[in-house]
Amino acid sequence: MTRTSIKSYLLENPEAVLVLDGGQGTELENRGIQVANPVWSTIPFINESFWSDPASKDREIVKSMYQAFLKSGAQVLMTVTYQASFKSVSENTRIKTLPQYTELLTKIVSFSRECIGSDKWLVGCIGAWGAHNCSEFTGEYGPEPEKIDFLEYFEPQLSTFNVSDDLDMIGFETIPNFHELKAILSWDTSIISKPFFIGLSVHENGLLRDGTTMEEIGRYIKSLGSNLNPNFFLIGVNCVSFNHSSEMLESLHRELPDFPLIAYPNSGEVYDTVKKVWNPKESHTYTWDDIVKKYKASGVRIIGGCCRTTPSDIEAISEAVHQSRQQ
Ligand SMILES: C[S+](C)CC[C@H](N)C(=O)O
Ligand SMILES: N[C@@H](CCS)C(=O)O
Ligand SMILES: [Zn+2]
Repeated sequence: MTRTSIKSYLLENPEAVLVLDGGQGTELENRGIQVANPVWSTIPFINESFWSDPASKDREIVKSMYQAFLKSGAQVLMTVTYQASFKSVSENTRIKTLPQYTELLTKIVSFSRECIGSDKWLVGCIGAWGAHNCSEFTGEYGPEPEKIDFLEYFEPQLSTFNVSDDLDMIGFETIPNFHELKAILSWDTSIISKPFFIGLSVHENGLLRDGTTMEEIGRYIKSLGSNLNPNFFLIGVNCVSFNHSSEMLESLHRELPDFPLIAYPNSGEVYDTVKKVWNPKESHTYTWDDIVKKYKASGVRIIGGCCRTTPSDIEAISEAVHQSRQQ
């Protein structure tokens, strides 16, 4: 079946809010896969047995994760490729060459499509440059972040996703650094040829992890005017504190009132990048119902969960989205 373009759907149905899936890496961990490794949640796909062994346990686990998110009401699902840049994969796994890498990503994308069926939207997920060295929650990109060749880093993953008919959209996740954001926004349709979104990594104080304000980001996007890649159609936050997320979106919405937003916060636990564990911070001040109402008031059009959110969170989001539609 042919799916409607997700961009056209959202633009033609200004009241519609879509439900995204939850924290895949941590959900795989809940289901028995050890994700604490340099390619994070992509690890199960690296073993040849995932593809060759009909009884592969990891394959059943990944499938069961997708089934659980679908059952909870997710309409938009992501590939499990957050830390699958060519750099991370080639430096840390048996996959060393570009053709092997492209083959791996292509297999992951078509496997994900098989898992979710032809009627749901699939996002090719690309983690921040900082994901490869765990700086996505600090935004500390060294003394000369403006000199980082972001295009070289992202290009192999982007060019594979650009040509995949199984993917509806590309998602840059957990972007913590303004130089990185500016680099992504400088790329035209020859570099990003599918609709895409950018999920920012924002501190609970409301600043991008590197200290940039949401106002600066909004002003920068407005200043690009017609130079913006027309495929860029959603901005928002991901893997940010559940309790503080609605204020970040309010700030973005104030600056970019006509720009559709996306939000998928984490559970509010804080990631320890050394021990690779999640530490409790504070319990939820709000329910998903409260959060969904706040998000909707700020123009959020895709809502889901990031790390440590589970299928039951997605079920709560889905109920809240559908209830508020009826009011
Ligand atoms: C918590 S997930 C988003 C991955 C975090 C970090 N890049 C790591 O590999 O541990
Ligand atoms: N989609 C990624 C986000 C990590 S912040 C994951 O679930 O692993
Ligand atoms: Zn996350």
